[in-house]
Amino acid sequence: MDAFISCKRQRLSDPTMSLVPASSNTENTMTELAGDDESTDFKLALLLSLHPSLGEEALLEALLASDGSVEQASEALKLDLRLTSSPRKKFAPARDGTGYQSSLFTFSTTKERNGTEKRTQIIKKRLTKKGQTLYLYAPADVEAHTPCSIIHNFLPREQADALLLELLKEAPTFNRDSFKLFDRVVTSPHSFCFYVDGWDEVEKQRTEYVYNGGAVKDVRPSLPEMLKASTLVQEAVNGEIQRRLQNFYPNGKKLKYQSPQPWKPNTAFVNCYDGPTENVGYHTDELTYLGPRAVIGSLSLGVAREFRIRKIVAQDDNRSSKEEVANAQGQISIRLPHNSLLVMHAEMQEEWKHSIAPARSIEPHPLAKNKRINITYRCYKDSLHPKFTPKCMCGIAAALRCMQKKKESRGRYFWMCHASFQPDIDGCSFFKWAEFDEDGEPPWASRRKTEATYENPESEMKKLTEEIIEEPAESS
Ligand SMILES: O=C(O)CCC(=O)C(=O)O
Ligand SMILES: [Fe+2]
Repeated sequence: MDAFISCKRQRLSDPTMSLVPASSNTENTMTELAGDDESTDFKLALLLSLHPSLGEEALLEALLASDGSVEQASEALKLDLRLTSSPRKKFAPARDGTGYQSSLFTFSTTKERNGTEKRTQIIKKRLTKKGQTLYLYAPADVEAHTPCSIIHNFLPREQADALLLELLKEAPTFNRDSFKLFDRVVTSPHSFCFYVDGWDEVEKQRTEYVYNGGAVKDVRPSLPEMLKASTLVQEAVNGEIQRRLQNFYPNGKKLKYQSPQPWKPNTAFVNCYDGPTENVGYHTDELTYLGPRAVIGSLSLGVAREFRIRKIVAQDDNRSSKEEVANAQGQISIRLPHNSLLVMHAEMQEEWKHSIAPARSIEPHPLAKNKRINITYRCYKDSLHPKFTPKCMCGIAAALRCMQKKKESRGRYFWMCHASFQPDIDGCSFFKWAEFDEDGEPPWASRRKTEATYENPESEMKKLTEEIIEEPAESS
């Protein structure tokens, strides 16, 4: 056990790590060491060393019921031992009615040559199953099993509270979306508002952009705390993209169509879920202005809720059995506590659907009461401005979609009319395959670059030379 704790972990460079003192302080030292972003197995190992008489299952359940806090889990276990003679008593699910993470791994204890014991994570025990939800909390598990990564306690506490208060003030003026679904006009079961960075952009959004075949009436300039947070979100998301590239993508290479440019948010959808029943159903996010393989940074504030995701499996997927296909579509739930940043990576929108599930009950937040506020920071591409994209027969800039279900066309992008989503318009049958280069740019983006160079090659050359000269020399 000690061998496991003292094994080298990069972030735990504190010298106390290799010599966990056997004093009355041991527990505090150890629970402090278990930061929120430590993996479940590491936290489990700490708990096991604090409660050696308890079984792994009981420890894991306590940890998950305590939202990943080793300290709380340890307290709960002590209390539980006092109350019951059975140390394996099951912990109840979280009080707010959301589930908690089930065991993903089993462990083996092997002896090293020098006689010390080494605890290794060996088997990935549970994958998704039809009709069952796999609950995840620990960041290490989220990134290993989903196309997302999560950072808990993302903003400094005061900054998170200030941002929450800023948006709680605005939330009563948010709107509900109305759209047509199978000839019925439906209203979204939560409210939201769209923010862009600056008044110029507000004006452009109101007059030039098209959503579901119409204009968005309520567009607002991003608020001061939103902009402040946006800088931190940008930095963190770029860091997460790089980590994902290195740790999860084959040969550390970006996906086809994924942008190689740094991610820079310039718009934000802010959602408000007032009470446990408000939700958003399974969907993929609109790619029209984000382009293929979009990355989204999603900041959660206030009441903790469940973010559910489900893989989209091709209709004619040739897995060996129907059951296997159904299992692959099984749902995963990621708990989103106050002040957590979820990054939806480049594989998310094309291959997975996501939702915020209605909750059976919620734990009120001291500032937000029953509300959850969510900000999804997004990066709109200049090259996908509606003045460049194809227009449908109704004369409206078309929407970009990705084929998801049919195996032969899966992953191909196309432009289509989206006017029919408007309550009073029927729309047309416009359809056109969309083309993008390796970096997700449409053909007109490179044409525009060459034309500009061609129009005034000398001035373009001059600009380029100036840029190169202005680059500071690398210090050695
Ligand atoms: O509230 C959330 O976490 C998700 C919101 C969402 O999916 C969206 O704005 O598209
Ligand atoms: Fe979404």
